[in-house]
Amino acid sequence: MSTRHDGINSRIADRLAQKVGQRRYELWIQPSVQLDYSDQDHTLRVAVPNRFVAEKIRNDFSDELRQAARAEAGLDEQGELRLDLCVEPDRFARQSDTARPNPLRDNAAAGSTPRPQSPSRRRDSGDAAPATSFRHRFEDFVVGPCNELAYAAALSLADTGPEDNNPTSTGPLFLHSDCGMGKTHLLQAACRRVRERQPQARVLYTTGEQFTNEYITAVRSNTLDTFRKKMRRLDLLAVDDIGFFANKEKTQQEFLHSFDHIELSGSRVILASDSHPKLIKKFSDALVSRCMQGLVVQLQAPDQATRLSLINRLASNRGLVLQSQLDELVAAHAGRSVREIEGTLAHLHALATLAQPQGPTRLVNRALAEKLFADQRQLAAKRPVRFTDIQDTVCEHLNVPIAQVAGSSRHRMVVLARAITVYLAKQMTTLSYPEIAAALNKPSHSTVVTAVQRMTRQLEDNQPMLLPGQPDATTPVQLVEDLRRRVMQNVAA
Ligand SMILES: Nc1ncnc2c1ncn2[C@@H]1O[C@H](COP(=O)(O)OP(=O)(O)OP(=O)(O)O)[C@@H](O)[C@H]1O
Repeated sequence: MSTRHDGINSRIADRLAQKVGQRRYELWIQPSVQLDYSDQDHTLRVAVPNRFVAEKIRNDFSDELRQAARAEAGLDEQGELRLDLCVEPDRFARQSDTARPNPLRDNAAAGSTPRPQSPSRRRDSGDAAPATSFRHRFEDFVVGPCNELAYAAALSLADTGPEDNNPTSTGPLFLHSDCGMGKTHLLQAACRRVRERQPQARVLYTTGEQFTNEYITAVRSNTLDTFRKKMRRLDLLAVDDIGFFANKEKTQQEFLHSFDHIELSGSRVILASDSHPKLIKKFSDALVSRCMQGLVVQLQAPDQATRLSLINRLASNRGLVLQSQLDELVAAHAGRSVREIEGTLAHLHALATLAQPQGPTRLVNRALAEKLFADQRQLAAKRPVRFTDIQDTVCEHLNVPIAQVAGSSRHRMVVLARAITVYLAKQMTTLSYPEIAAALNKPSHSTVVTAVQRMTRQLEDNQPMLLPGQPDATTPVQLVEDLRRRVMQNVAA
């Protein structure tokens, strides 16, 4: 660039800052746009680091850029002026780390001025928890035609930075499916993988509900700055159950800003919901369009071959040995989603533990499985079990007031009663997680999923426990099976 051009370029930039306002200028233009005006052919070349910024500049700033360039070049309204937007990541990558302040990063980490870096390059200290704090791993994910695209996209997002030129390296990854098909698993596996590759990477897994609650708390307690710093200085943001934002205009706006900051700084966003972004009720057009700028992938219910692989893998993870060809019987009876398959195996595990309390592995023979499925059929033939049948039985037996189970008490016995109620509701009724959540007055089903997971782990550990007012210790498996029997007796009565 000649000196004369540097002069006109910075004058165009100054004029643009006046037109769009200093804040927007510092957010969108100063860190990510380089201008180069040529008076030979009256072209303003606008270099940007990625497609996302290009889109943003084209949609929101092209008129202002034209007006500013016209004014500085002395062209009148009719004078032809071409705007040439070019994506030139190298030009931005080549700048030295300290050469140019980046207002996004300055905001996030007061006092330091690092340029955007991919997780693999970032070395600054963060509040990194160990990779193992994310429960799920790619290695445990059973891949079949129903989920292979989602798996490949999440893995690719976790394994490559934005500088790599592949379709998942720009824009967010949006996974959607019915409940229990593996979205959370893939989100957490991506977080874990990024953290394994780069232990200091700033990775956040959250849910739509948690984001909303934290945002509301931040507004009320006047700590919005801290909340924004936390959300915006991430290398990877994973938000599960983003449909929770439906109808929440302010939260959507706040999220959109975080989203823009994160992506503009070259970091990644992965989202999950039970619906396609266009079908989430009352999602703002801006949010839908941002979701659609990346890759939107649906996970389907597993086909028969994948179901069999899942059953064998999940059984072996639990130390269950299935008698020959029992996987097919389980596949025929377990529900449609992977979570329901897990639920059936958890039930078989509990029954096998009762039958053979000792040893690291447990044999599940055909008789045991047939007994379980026959009981389920018998139960279905009677009047269907209602949520209240379970809730009443559990509360009465554990001596917990019913109103507290639907409340937010963290008392040990209430938490136990709530966990057993939702666990049995999932096994003994046809209610979905969202329906169980509604029965408990919960706004989102993620708390119900967590309660079931907690109960499942407790059943697997099966540590003896002492209940108030009872002289002898019992085990979670004995307690749950006893309650299951009581519910069945009450329904039959
Ligand atoms: N392909 C898979 N291989 C192994 N385990 C799986 C697979 N898909 C799902 N699971 C397991 O099934 C359970 C439910 O999956 P997950 O919670 O990821 O579903 P989800 O789609 O997020 O459901 P929701 O919409 O209710 O949040 C988890 O324990 C998960 O590890």
